[in-house]
Amino acid sequence: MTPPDTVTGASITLDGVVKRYRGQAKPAVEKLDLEIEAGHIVAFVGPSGCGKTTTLKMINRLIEPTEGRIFIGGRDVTRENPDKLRQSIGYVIQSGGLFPHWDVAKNIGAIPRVLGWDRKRITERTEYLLDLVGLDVADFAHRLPKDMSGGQQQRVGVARALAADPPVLLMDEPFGAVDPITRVRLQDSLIGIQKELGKTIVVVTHDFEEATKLGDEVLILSEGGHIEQYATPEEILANPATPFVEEFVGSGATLAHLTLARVRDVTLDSVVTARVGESSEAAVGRARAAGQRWLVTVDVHGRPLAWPSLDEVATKPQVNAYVDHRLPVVASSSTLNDALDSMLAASQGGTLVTDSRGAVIGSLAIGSVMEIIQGRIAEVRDDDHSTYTEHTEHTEGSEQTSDGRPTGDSEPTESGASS
Ligand SMILES: Nc1ncnc2c1ncn2[C@@H]1O[C@H](COP(=O)(O)OP(=O)(O)OP(=O)(O)O)[C@@H](O)[C@H]1O
Repeated sequence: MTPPDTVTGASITLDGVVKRYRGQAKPAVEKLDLEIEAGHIVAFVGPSGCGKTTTLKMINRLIEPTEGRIFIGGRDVTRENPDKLRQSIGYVIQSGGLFPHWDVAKNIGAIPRVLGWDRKRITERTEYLLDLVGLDVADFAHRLPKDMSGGQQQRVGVARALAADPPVLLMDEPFGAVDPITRVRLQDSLIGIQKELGKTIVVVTHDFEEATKLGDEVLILSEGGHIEQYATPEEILANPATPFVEEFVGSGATLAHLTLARVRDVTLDSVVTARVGESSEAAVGRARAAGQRWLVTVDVHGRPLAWPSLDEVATKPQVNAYVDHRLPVVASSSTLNDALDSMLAASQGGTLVTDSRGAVIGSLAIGSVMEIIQGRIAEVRDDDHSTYTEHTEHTEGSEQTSDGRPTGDSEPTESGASS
């Protein structure tokens, strides 16, 4: 992942952390040592019950460790007042966890109010954060959670967690309850926020693909909070540390390689944009001059609304504000898998690409994605030396060259099928 623009996060250290729940024979987490670098996103992944959530909640002491110490930015937080500590750590849960009777602005301002911020500062902060998470202030500030989609509620959940500018953000299955397309958008939005703010973010997920997409490092745990591997996604895929990791990553490994290929690694096709209200004739003229047959209508922030043909645009005197709700859009931080999903969901042969704030920066055609995917698959196959034609039955005493082929005169042994 590209490094954040600035780092405002703090390191997290777990030193011999143990959690024994009362009445349980085995500890949920036994002796965990972990170092998380400031400004990194780390994804915790592993089978159900391995201790992901327990570990996450010990960092903000929603669960008290039985033994061990936890440091944030070098401060031993196991000795701090837990309420104070939680005010300095953002926390996001699955469905946003918003207070249902409070509007968006009141939800976001919850911690700043406790901290005694004045009203003007809270309003400014709320507006900044709503914009950061991609929600229009005028439209959303006074809505109640029930009047928003799950994805919008989750965006507010992230804004609320960031309200007091905490150095650390903890997220427990944050995108588990939304549909796949919204999930991709929320993931991309989080990557964009991370790049802009440089917080230290810990995300618990069940989904290895999500972990490899989000994590600078991925922590793979097995039962008892045992670390199977803690490394970059590339390292885990190339060198699984244990049989457990190999099995966990499993048959998805080849596909997971594709999640490492990002839209930003591909040369985008250029698009011509037209603002709502602009003269259609001028916009169409501009697009024709650029050799385009379509153009992208955008709002004042440059966010795409629709992707009409020039003939369609020419039927109206002005570019109108029609919003195509099925418009295929991905961010440059999206994976090529995401881009394909977006095209397939919209039944289109291409998708628009935006920057981390949602402004359109180009388009990507299905052909370009397929080309790269085929290249990646070939690379993965090349790395995996065993092939059908090279296969020999290993029998005792059969000599092999270093590349695995039998030497000179020794014939491959017959398979047991002959009678
Ligand atoms: N309050 C509790 N009391 C007793 N045991 C608990 C409690 N909470 C969790 N456990 C146990 O601790 C272990 C770890 O649970 P934890 O919720 O941390 O796992 P997880 O990896 O987050 O699981 P999942 O992916 O299913 O959410 C499990 O065996 C669980 O049953």
